[in-house]
Amino acid sequence: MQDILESSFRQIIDAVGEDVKREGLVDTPKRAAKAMEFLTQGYRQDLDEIINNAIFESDNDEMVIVKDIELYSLCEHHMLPFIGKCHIAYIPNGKVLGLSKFARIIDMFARRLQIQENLTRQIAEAVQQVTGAKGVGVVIEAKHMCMMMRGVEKQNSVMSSSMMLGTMRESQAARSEFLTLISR
Ligand SMILES: Nc1nc2c(ncn2[C@@H]2O[C@H](COP(=O)(O)OP(=O)(O)OP(=O)(O)O)[C@@H](O)[C@H]2O)c(=O)[nH]1
Ligand SMILES: [Zn+2]
Repeated sequence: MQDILESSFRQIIDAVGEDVKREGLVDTPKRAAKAMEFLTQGYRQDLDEIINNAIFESDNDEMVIVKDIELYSLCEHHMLPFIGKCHIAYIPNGKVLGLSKFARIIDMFARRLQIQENLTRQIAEAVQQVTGAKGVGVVIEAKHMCMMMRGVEKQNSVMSSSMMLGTMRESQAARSEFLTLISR
C-alpha cells in the first residue's frame, strides 16, 4: 500500500509541474503516503477491536451526551478535508460505553473517504450496535475545504447533519433535550 501511494504521489507532483527531485520534495511522496495511510486507517479497523469490551453494566437509563468531539475527515468527492465537531447522545439500556470509545468510533468512520450524511449515520448505527441503547442521536457540524479553498469559495457556511435512532427518533422530548444541551 505504501509503495503504491508513494508512486502515485510522485506522479501527482510531476503532473502539477514540479520537480520530484527538488530538495524540498525528495521525501514528500513518502511523507504524503504515510499521511494518507493514516487519514484512511478507518478502512483497516473494526468495531470489536476498538471497543475492546469497554462496555459496562449500569441501571442508569437517562440520556448521556458527549459533545464537541473534534472530527477530521476527507470528502469523497474531492478528497479534501472536512473538519468539525460531533455530538453523540444515547439512552442506555442496561449498558454504558467507555467514554473514549465514542471518539474512537468517530475516528474509525471519519478516517475514510466520506460524505457528512453517511458518516453521521454510520456513527449512530455503530453506537446503537455496540450499546444496544434505547435511542441514539448524532449531530455533526463541519466546514468543508472543498467549499472554502476552491469551488464556490464560501468561508462561513457550516453543514449540520443529524441521525436519530430509536427513542431519539420517536420522542420529540428526547430529541429536544439533546439539541438543547448541545447548543449551550
Ligand atoms: N451533501 C454533501 N455534499 C458534499 C459533501 N462534501 C462535498 N459535497 C458536495 O459534493 C458536490 C459535488 O458536486 P460536483 O458538481 O460533482 O463537483 P464539483 O464540480 O467539484 O462541484 P463544486 O464544488 O460545486 O465546484 C458539491 O456540491 C460539494 O459541495 C458532503 O459531505 N455532503
Ligand atoms: Zn468535497
